[in-house]
Amino acid sequence: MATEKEKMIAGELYQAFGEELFGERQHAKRLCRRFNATTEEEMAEREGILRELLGTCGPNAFIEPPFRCDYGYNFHVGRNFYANFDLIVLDCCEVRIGDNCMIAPRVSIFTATHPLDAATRISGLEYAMPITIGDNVWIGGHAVINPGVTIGDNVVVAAGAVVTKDVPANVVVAGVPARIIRQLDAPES
Ligand SMILES: CC(=O)SCCNC(=O)CCNC(=O)[C@H](O)C(C)(C)COP(=O)(O)OP(=O)(O)OC[C@H]1O[C@@H](n2cnc3c(N)ncnc32)[C@H](O)[C@@H]1OP(=O)(O)O
Repeated sequence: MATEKEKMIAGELYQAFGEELFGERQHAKRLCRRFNATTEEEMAEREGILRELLGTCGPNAFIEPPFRCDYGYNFHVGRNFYANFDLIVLDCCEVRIGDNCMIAPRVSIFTATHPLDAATRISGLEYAMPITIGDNVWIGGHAVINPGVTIGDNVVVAAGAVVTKDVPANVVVAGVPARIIRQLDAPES
């Protein structure tokens, strides 16, 4: 029989407060707290904690504290990743971010969700859906990326957008819910 963790990662309904998942969240919180307490003089320690916490941390990845995540091991970032202050990643399912992506302050990336049916929700069952973000994506301040969304290469997500559906490559999206407001030229390879 699948464990609650296996169900969580598979996107099935699961109970989040069993011993294994609770312990893993405690571990991630400890690492986030240590990361967020580092100073500008402790860049090597900061990088070391990030490499311990994240599933994948590409070369030249930088996250400004404070940063918070649920598990860390489901969060994968490519090379030249930059995230400004107050990034929150609820990585119950995988979050995969490509190369050369930039994230502005106070962005939220949520794979976690809860059943709409109240009886199921209060039973404690929840589920998650993976998020994939391509290469060269810029996400503006206070944007929210909802569960299950895939964002294509070179996309710009405007400040304050709530991305509820997949976004094709080479567009600017804005608003709540996010809609395409501009087409961008694909960069020359
Ligand atoms: C690591 C870091 O990133 S730190 C930097 C933090 N900075 C930010 O987060 C800023 C993010 N930037 C934005 O949101 C910008 O508005 C951009 C990049 C999406 C768009 O910039 P521009 O292309 O210059 O858009 P412009 O200002 O010409 O506006 C075009 C239209 O989109 C609308 N628009 C622009 N931004 C937004 C927004 N965030 N939400 C909704 N609509 C918007 C404008 O009102 C305008 O509408 P109109 O044509 O009806 O007048």
